Amino acid sequence: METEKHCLRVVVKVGTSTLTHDTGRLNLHNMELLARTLSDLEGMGHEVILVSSGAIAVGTAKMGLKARPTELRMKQAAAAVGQCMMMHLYDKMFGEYNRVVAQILLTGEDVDAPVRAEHLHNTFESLLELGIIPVVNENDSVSSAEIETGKCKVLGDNDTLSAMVARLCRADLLVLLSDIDGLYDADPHANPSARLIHRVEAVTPELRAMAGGAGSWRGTGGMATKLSAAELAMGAGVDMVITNGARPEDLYGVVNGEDVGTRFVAKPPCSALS
Ligand SMILES: Nc1ncnc2c1ncn2[C@@H]1O[C@H](COP(=O)(O)OP(=O)(O)O)[C@@H](O)[C@H]1O
Ligand SMILES: N[C@@H](CCC(=O)OP(=O)(O)O)C(=O)O
Repeated sequence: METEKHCLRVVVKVGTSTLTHDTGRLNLHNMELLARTLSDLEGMGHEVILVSSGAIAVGTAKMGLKARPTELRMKQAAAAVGQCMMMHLYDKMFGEYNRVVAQILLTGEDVDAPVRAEHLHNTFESLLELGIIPVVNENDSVSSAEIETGKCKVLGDNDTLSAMVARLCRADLLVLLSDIDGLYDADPHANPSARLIHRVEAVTPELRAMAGGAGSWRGTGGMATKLSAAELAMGAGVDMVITNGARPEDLYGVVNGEDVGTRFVAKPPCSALS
């Protein structure tokens, strides 16, 4: 008899808008709550992988630049500075709960190249086996992935990267923590009467038309990149949930399958359809 699976392998992605204030400085409250909740989920037996943005915004502030750089090479420099600070803080905050973290920086090409993907997979497996929490970000300083969002060019987006990581690690669940409660039928910042969509079975053109760009100067990609991530995750058999990063404790409900945020339901494997 098959027993019910309670412990999940969960990839949690947190965006810059959750990790920083509008001033560009770190949101220590959100970061600490996140470290505490993820440490607790790991203590409950779940395997946790954190995909964290924030390096460029934090590096910009640390370098004393007045505004987020627009030039690619300066963004890459800011990412190099900010990533150090992010890992220093994560090491400290998770350390408070006796948890060990590990840094993994990668690009889309690393996940796509079979040999590098195998090495990455083995590294993730070894870390998780030891109860270590991998903290992933795009390797912005070497990445050539640039996407167009709105008027300006930005580096690759971590929404898609987190779905690639979830697929690579054969995760059960991907959670995107954003500055909003989930996917609405229109951008609530532009349309206050927009309604939250609780469950999505397929990413359709109609749904794509509802998804706009980033909600703040700190965000990247908005709901458009989150829907691309959802398509990738669902196709790989991974459920994806978008929920609000200001309430990391909602993750307890999310792993229990409760109705929190927007859940994108994974496609059943082909063999289950026949
Ligand atoms: N249909 C929609 N539903 C919800 N949010 C939307 C929608 N369309 C656009 N958005 C915008 O997406 C933003 C979240 O994405 P983003 O700014 O990239 O932040 P992050 O990557 O940090 O989560 C929201 O603040 C909102 O303004
Ligand atoms: N890799 C970049 C973030 C890219 C990204 O997708 O940002 P976000 O939309 O805040 O998740 C960084 O660390 O600043």
